[in-house]
Amino acid sequence: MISQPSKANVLLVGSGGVGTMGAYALETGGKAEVTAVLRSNYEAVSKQGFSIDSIEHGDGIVGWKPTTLVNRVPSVAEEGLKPFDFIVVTTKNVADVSPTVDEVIEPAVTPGHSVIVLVQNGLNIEKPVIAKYPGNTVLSGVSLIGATETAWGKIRHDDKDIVKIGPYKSPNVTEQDSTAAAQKFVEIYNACGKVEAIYDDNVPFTRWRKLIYNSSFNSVATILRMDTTRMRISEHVIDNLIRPAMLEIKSTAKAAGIELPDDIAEVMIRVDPKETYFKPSMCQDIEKGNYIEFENIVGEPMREAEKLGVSTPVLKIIYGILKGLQWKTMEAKGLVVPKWSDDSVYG
Ligand SMILES: NC(=O)C1=CN([C@@H]2O[C@H](COP(=O)(O)OP(=O)(O)OC[C@H]3O[C@@H](n4cnc5c(N)ncnc54)[C@H](OP(=O)(O)O)[C@@H]3O)[C@@H](O)[C@H]2O)C=CC1
Ligand SMILES: CC(C)(CO)C(=O)C(=O)O
Repeated sequence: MISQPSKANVLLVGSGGVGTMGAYALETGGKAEVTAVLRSNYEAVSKQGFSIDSIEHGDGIVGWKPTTLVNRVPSVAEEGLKPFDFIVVTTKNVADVSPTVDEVIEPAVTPGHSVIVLVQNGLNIEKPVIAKYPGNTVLSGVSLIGATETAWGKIRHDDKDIVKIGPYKSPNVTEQDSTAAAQKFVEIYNACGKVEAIYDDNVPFTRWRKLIYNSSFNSVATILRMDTTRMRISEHVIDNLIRPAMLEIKSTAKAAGIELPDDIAEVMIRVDPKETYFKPSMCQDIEKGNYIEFENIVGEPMREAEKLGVSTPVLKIIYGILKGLQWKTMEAKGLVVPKWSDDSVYG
């Protein structure tokens, strides 16, 4: 008998739009076995599995489950589990609210073994993970998918699953090892033959390019509760907010050594199909009462700009408003209390 090569042991943390479609691609490709960590959708999915309508895998998939479903991040040491080869993080990355990504995954990380794959929006999301797990390979993933969980366990996947995966420099991991890990992950993700995982040898370029869209459209949509079609029809939202924010990101990227194409802002302004009336993910989050990923999407590029001496007046105002909105969500969730303290500056 010919022995089958063993499947990669994958832990996926956060099974919403991006995560569920990632788990589906990995499992159906047959080169990975996925343990998915679910939270609010755990009960619904345990009972009925996921229902998926997908432009790539087909409509009407019902009752689908990955190999293992759990409702909290497992502790490899305490539960005597086989180490996870890959820990794929597809939660929203909310850097200003604990537990943060590096804290969430802690029980599952086997030092020096588990490759941590962050498939999330934003800049510098890799840094706190590398600081906490300096001996583990960290891969940076930028997803271009359109995938939404419309009700617990129901996924609408309506834009192609294209994900760029590349190594992120880490002091105690050789370039050779992190390149090999990224190539391996791309291989197991592509094995289903329906999606496009791309090995990314220029992660900073990919992240800054994506920020052109996310820092501007996601943020302004969140503040105005407005889709990108309406912004374009209004014209003034593009002229006064979106384009200036995009150009500030472009200048900051340039100062950081990343040359984006001259027409990048004009291309990104028009990138959504005209009739989609699309609300980017951060806007969807605030409308659901969820925390927003503004620190990595606006805060980090703004801080990079400050370090590099680039002026970003529009991003600063956007950041201030988003931080105020996050404070209101924190209050609604009981994380901050509107009470004076002895050291309040403005009392
Ligand atoms: N959706 C898209 O089309 C795109 C998304 N992205 C990016 O991809 C990332 C994932 O986005 P998306 O899939 O839309 O997000 P979703 O909000 O759809 O899913 C995130 C999932 O993570 C879960 N989660 C959060 N924290 C934990 C935790 N501590 N333990 C277990 N589960 C947890 C959430 O559970 P709960 O419901 O309980 O909060 C939710 O199920 C984000 O960074 C986003 O910006 C990038 C491109 C496109
Ligand atoms: C625009 C999109 C869907 C790009 O994939 C995105 O990144 C978001 O909504 O946050």
